Amino acid sequence: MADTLLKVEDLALHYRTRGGAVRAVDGVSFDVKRGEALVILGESGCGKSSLARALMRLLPRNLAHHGGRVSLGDTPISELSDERFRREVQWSRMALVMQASMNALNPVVKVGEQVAEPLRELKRWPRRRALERAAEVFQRVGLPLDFMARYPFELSGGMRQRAVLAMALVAEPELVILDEPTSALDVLTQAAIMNVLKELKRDLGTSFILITHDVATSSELADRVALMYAGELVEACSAARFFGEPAHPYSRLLMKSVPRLHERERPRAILGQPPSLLDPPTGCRFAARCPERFARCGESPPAFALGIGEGAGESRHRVRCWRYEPNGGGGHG
Ligand SMILES: Nc1ncnc2c1ncn2[C@@H]1O[C@H](COP(=O)(O)OP(=O)(O)OP(=O)(O)O)[C@@H](O)[C@H]1O
Repeated sequence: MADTLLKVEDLALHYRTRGGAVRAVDGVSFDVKRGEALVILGESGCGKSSLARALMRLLPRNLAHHGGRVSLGDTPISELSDERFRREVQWSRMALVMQASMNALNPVVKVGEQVAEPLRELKRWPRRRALERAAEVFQRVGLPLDFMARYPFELSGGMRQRAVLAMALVAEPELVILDEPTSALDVLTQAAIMNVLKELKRDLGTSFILITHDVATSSELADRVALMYAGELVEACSAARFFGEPAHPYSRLLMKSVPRLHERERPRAILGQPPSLLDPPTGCRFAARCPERFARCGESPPAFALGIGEGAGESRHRVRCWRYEPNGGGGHG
């Protein structure tokens, strides 16, 4: 499809450890359209940061396996050599704001210089031109221009996070991946950063992948939601569908576990623990905790396409659950 910006098929990232391979990302497929915000939601340890690193090719030393096909626009980026990927894609077309990166700013370099740095490094822009562009991005993310001459320790946490965002945006990437961008901030600052992201999406048409464990944060920006569980995506659909009427039993339980104002029903915890990624079960990875499991769940389910509630055209609602097997015995059909 022409308006598809990112297409990811069968992405995998496994780590080598003494106990064996940790299958942190295990056969993940999804796409992102131009101008769209996809939220990747999942509890701690399910592989969200690993997914971001696999997309950005930020691979650790103890890599056991990195696989899958990824294209960005018309470019099959997974086929590029590491050198071409670094030169032509990483940070310039696809940028990542890493978890806690606001604490990783260089303490002895002025913030303006740091924001301008990607342009000087990647595009070889002269200093003055790069600083002019950095000033534009400062305004975009709501940083006062006189902060260009400050050092990171002279900025609050929220302002540092805006600076990190400015650094990701300065080379005008088509896609920005944000890994828990607001989880270290207080709620008012979180809301201010989410507003900046919404404005960027509206004004620049930037596509986002927002990675978070926080359902409330995710609902702010999401056009679509993909829910991750134990290294796999279990459901991907429009945000309206996910927050209103999710299909996968895990999605439904997750939504019931979120505390809400004005609701009598108390939030319910999901019993049990996710499986180890060292030796995940061969069948459905959620089965051990699933109140709806049946015999079929001993086999690994594929992602079934659901045709309901997504409007005309190709369905983009995928659910990895045997209950949705067409003509299957699971009941939801
Ligand atoms: N370099 C590594 N070597 C071995 N195991 C790793 C490595 N990095 C991550 N893991 C493991 O991979 C799994 C997924 O980790 P990851 O950080 O991607 O999850 P996450 O969903 O982002 O969690 P969180 O929200 O807590 O950061 C975890 O079990 C983690 O312990």
